[in-house]
Amino acid sequence: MAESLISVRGLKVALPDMTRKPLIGRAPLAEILKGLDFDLPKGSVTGIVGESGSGKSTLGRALVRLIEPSAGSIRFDGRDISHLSEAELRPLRRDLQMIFQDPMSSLNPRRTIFSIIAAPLKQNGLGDNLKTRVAEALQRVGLPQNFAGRYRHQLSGGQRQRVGIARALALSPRFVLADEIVSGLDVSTQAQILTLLEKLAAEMGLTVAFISHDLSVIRRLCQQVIVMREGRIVEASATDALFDSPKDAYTRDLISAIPLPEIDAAWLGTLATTKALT
Ligand SMILES: Nc1ncnc2c1ncn2[C@@H]1O[C@H](COP(=O)(O)OP(=O)(O)OP(=O)(O)O)[C@@H](O)[C@H]1O
Repeated sequence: MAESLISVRGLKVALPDMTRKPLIGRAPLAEILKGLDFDLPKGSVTGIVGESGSGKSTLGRALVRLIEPSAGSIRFDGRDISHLSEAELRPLRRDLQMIFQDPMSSLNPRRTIFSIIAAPLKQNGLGDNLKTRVAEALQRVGLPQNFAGRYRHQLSGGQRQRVGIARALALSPRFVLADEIVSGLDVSTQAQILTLLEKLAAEMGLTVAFISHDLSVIRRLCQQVIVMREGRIVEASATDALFDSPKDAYTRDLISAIPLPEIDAAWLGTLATTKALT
């Protein structure tokens, strides 16, 4: 087993429960994550799956330290990052990147693609040779160089998600959180984006946490899977083992709900024409 890049022990997250906020004073805390233990091996892609509201996004946000755990620890390459301040986190931000669900809302409509990809480079002290760096980032995700001058609305959904990936990977991070990154796309575009992510993860040695409610996607992309329900892990194992012999009844239900033929066909089609633009 490879060494862990991220090690999570007893992780709990409690957030203010806005549904129970009194007229005066603070909302009581709601415990969203209820004590999680797992490891993300270096260079692995781990799927995080579970029904809506099971805590997947909250877990993802804790992993990239957008929220602070209320208990337990998150170690990144051996260092406990659970309670680092914003200033202490700043040098680590480059290594902890996110690809968002909806590039339509995460890409600024008034900025060119060049400026969108260049922004995190500048913020992280990589402002020299910007033209070359942005050109490399576009090439990495299979977008033509003249896309640098375009705006969000001039791109298709798949192209926008390629920009989201280019922006996250421009910093050569060590960890990437991908939260439902293909859920708004048609099935063949999904397959193209996932094939691209799989290729880049392997080439760049990325450690990826891939959140999805769709087990068919997870099966193709991930080496291990974490199944969540109501803020807890119900099952975590290697992908093949999970699909061949799921231990938990909840996992069996998720697996039996997979619409396999459609995505299989799209996936095979993509493997034959990997370079096609979306
Ligand atoms: N700030 C908050 N205050 C109170 N409850 C919250 C807060 N944020 C999330 N929750 C609740 O925590 C639970 C987990 O939410 P989360 O978004 O992590 O789940 P998810 O598995 O990612 O769901 P989905 O698949 O729908 O995105 C949900 O019941 C949600 O309503």
